[in-house]
Amino acid sequence: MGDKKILRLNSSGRSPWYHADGTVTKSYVIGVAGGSASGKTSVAERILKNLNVPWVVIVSMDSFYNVLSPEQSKRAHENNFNFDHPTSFDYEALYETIYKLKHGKSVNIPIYDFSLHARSDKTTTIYGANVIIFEGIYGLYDKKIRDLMDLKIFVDTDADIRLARRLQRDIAERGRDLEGVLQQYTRFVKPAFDDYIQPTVKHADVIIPRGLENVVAIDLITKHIQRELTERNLHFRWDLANIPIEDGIPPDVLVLPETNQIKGMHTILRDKKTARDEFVFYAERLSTIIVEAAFNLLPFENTTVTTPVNAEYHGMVFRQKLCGVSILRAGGTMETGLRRVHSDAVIGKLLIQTDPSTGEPQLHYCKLPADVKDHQVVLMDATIGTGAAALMAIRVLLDHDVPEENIIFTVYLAAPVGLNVIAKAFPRVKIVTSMVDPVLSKETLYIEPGIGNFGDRYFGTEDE
Ligand SMILES: Nc1ncnc2c1ncn2[C@@H]1O[C@H](COP(=O)(O)OP(=O)(O)O)[C@@H](O)[C@H]1O
Ligand SMILES: O=c1ccn([C@@H]2O[C@H](COP(=O)(O)O)[C@@H](O)[C@H]2O)c(=O)[nH]1
Repeated sequence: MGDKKILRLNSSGRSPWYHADGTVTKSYVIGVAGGSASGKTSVAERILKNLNVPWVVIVSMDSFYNVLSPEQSKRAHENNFNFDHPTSFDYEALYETIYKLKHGKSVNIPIYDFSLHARSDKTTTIYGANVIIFEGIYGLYDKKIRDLMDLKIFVDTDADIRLARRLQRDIAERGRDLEGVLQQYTRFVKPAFDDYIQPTVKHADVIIPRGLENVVAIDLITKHIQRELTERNLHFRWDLANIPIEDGIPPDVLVLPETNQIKGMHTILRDKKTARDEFVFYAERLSTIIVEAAFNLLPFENTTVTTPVNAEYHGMVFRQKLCGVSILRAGGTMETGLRRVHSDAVIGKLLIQTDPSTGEPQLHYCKLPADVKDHQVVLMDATIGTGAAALMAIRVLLDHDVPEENIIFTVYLAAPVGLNVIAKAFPRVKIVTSMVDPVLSKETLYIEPGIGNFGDRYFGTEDE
C-alpha cells in the first residue's frame, strides 16, 4: 500500500535509438519539482499522455529516500521523522540512475512503500526510455542532476490546496491518520517547503501555476517537447544505403569452411521444394555445427583430469556463464543447436520486427537474465541481410552492460553489406556464419540466392 508505481508506456515497438555507427542518442530528460501534493505526478502523467510517444517513463524521487536506521524508522511511524529535509535523499544513486537511463542503459529502481516508510524488497527494471520524467520535491535541488535535464519544471500550487490534497491522499493511500498528517505537515513539510523547496523554483525553465488544471501550460510544454524530439530525430530513419561500406567480408568474420557436408545441408535448406520436417532436421544439424564453431571462440581454461586407468589427462574446460539470446522468430531456430552444445545455457529473447511503413527495425520485446552482463553471449539469428536487426540486438546487449568482446553473433547465412555494417559499428563482436551470399537485392532487401524466410519455413507458417 502507498507505493508510487513507476509508469511506463511501451505500447509499440521502439525505433532505433542509436546511430548507424552504434552510438546512442541521449534520451530526453524532464525534471518536475514542487511541494508535496502540488500535482507533480499528475502533471508528469498528463504530459506523457499528451505526448503520445511510446517508450517513456516516470521515475519518482521517492525511490531514492535514504534507508532508515531502526531508530529513525520508529520515529517515522510516530510521524516524527523529517522526510522533507534535503539530506533525506541519496543524490548519488539518483544521479547514477538518471545518467544511465539518459545514456540508454538498463537500470533497477527501488520501489518505495510510504506506509512502511521503506523501500520494498522489490525493484523494477527500466530499459529503453526515449523520454524520462523525473519527479520529486527536490527534483531541481542537486546541480549534477539538474545538468542531466533537458527541461526543468516547477509545479506551483497554493499551500492550502497542497495541504488539503495531502490530507486526503495520505489518509486514503499512505496509511496515515488526520492527526499524524497534520503533525508531520506543521513540523517538517511546511518549513522544508519554505526553506528549501520553494527556492529551487529559480532553476526552473517553466513554472506551472495550479498544476494539472493549467491546461494551457501543459499544452505549451507538450508542444515544446514534441519539437525537441523531432529535432533530435528520435524517429531515426534507417538508411543503410547512405553508409559507405566495403563489399568484402570483414577479416574477423568466421565463415565455416565450404565442405561437402556444409554445402549439402545448404542445398537442402535453400531448395524451395524441401519439406518442413527435412528443413527442421537440417536446420538443427547445421545450427549445431555453427554453435560448435562459435564455441571455439570462447575462453577455455586448462584443466587436468584423471582417466579410468589413473593417468592424468591435460584438457580444457569452459567455466564461464553462457547465455544464448535469440532474435525472434528466426533466431529461435538455433536454440536446439545451442542446447546440444551447451545444455545449461540460459536463454534470452529479443523480438525485433521491421516496421512495414518505414522499413526500420523496431524492438518490441526484450527479456534477458538480470545478470546477462556476466555471461558470454551467443546472439542467434537466421540471416544477416542489411544488418539492421543485428545492430539493434547488439545495441540492446551493450545497453545491458554486456562487454562487446563477449558477444558472438551466429547465423546460417549473411550478406557482405550487413557483415560490414556490424563490423564497422561494433568491431569487437565476433560473427560466425555457415555461408556468405554475394547479393542483397536493393529492391527487396532479400539475400540472393538466399534461403527464404527461415522462420516461416522452420515453424511451418509459410503462406500457401
Ligand atoms: N488538479 C487537481 N485536482 C484535484 N486533485 C488533484 C489535482 N492534481 C492532483 N490531484 C490529486 O492530489 C494528490 C496529489 O497529486 P500528485 O500528482 O500525486 O502530487 P505530487 O506528485 O506532487 O505529490 C493526488 O491524490 C492527485 O490525484
Ligand atoms: O516514508 C515517507 C517518505 C516520504 N513522506 C512524505 O512524502 C512527501 C513526498 O512525496 P510526494 O508524493 O511528493 O508528496 C514528503 O513531503 C514526505 O513528507 C512520508 O510521509 N513518508
